[in-house]
This record gives sequence, structure tokens and C-alpha cells, in this order.
Amino acid sequence: MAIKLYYDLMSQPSRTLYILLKSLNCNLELKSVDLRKGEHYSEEFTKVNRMQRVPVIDHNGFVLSESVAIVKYLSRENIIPENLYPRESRLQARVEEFLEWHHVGLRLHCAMYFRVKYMDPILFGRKTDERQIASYERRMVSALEDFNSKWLGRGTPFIVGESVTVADLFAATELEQPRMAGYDPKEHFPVIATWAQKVREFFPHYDEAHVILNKVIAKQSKTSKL
Ligand SMILES: N[C@@H](CCC(=O)N[C@@H](CS)C(=O)NCC(=O)O)C(=O)O
Repeated sequence: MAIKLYYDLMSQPSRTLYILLKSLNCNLELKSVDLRKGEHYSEEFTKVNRMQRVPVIDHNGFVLSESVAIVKYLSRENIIPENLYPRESRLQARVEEFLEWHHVGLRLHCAMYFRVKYMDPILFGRKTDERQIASYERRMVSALEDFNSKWLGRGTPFIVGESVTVADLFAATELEQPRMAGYDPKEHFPVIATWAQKVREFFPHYDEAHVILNKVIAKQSKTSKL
């Protein structure tokens, strides 16, 4: 039986699951939910996820939201292999230590900067106050400094040691998001740039998952040059 993935490639945790599940060659059924068209508010999708958010999986009738809960479940079901989600207790704890930190330590700040600078003007048709943007940017940069020095930059190429895990994928897809609002963490943090390139090279579907995002960025830079 297939795993259905409800997703939108504009969503960071959706991209994580898309890249991960595609790389596993499992029987994957993709169910696109276009957030920009408000498809997540439809009656049909609300029946799938009462929280009206992506990503969601449906594994043989078992429906689950929240990306971290999803990767934990798929690991227990032996769908995510051990190299990406370690089974050894302490190694697994290290991955989960990052996943716990990630949501409030990194994702919150990158996502809020993206939301305030990029999404709000689109959604509400008004420009956000520059001081407000600067304040969100400061918080994001501080989070990136922590990520750069306290999770990376500790002498190993990846967040948990010598090889890629889901922790790296969650972080890498998140750090793509502020690029749409004009801030590329790779341009400011060389350690992040080196690590991000390795994560990108590891996952065969990484670029494919970022095609739409890259198109948005390319369109913006074309418009700003006019
Ligand atoms: N903690 C959730 C976050 C899910 C989430 O916030 N999804 C966003 C896209 S990244 C969404 O569906 N937003 C729709 C909305 O807020 O209306 C996870 O990790 O899966």
C-alpha cells in the first residue's frame, strides 16, 4: 500500500518529507495541496487534517500530521532507514535533540522573517514596516549564528557526526526559505554554505523539490533589475 503525502513545495517541512520519501523508493502517492490557492482550507482537506496544515501522511489509512512525529513514526515502521534516522539510543537522541531545538531555535525565526517580509505583503497587500522587518532579521541572524557555531562548526561535517541524518534535511530545507525574502544564509555563513552543499548533493531529489522556490527567486531578481 502507498504512503500518501499531502504537501506543498513552498512549505519547508513538506519539502523535507518529499525529498526523504522520494529518496526511499517507497510506494509514494503525492497529493498536492496548494497553500497559495487556499486549498488547505477546503472541506476535503480539513477532513484529512483538522489543523489545515501540510505536510500530512496517510499510511494505509493511518493519517498523521506534524513533520517530526511523521519521521519518528516512519522510522519506527522501518520505512526510514537507520542511516538517516539512527536506531541506536544515544545517536537517535542526538538527532532528536536537534529536532526539538530546530522548531523554536531555527524554524520559528527563519519562518517569521519569511512571513513578515515576503508573505504578509502578498496576503494583506501592504508593505511591512522596515523596523519590524529589521527586528525579525536580527532574531533570524542570531538563530543562524547559533546553528552555525553550536550545531555545525564542531569538527564534523553534519549535525550529528560524520553522516547525513534527517536533522540535516530539516535544517537545510528551512534555510532555503528566507532566500525568497532576499536573505541567503549561505552568503553570510561559509560553514553553513559548505554543509548545505553536502546535504544537497546527498539527496537526489533535493533540487527537484526546490524548483518552484528557485523560480520565485529568479522572477523576483528579474523584477528588481527592471
Ligand atoms: N509543525 C508543523 C508545521 C506545519 C506548518 O506550519 N505548515 C505550514 C506550511 S510550512 C502550513 O500548512 N501553513 C498553512 C497556514 O498556516 O495557513 C510541521 O512541522 O509539520
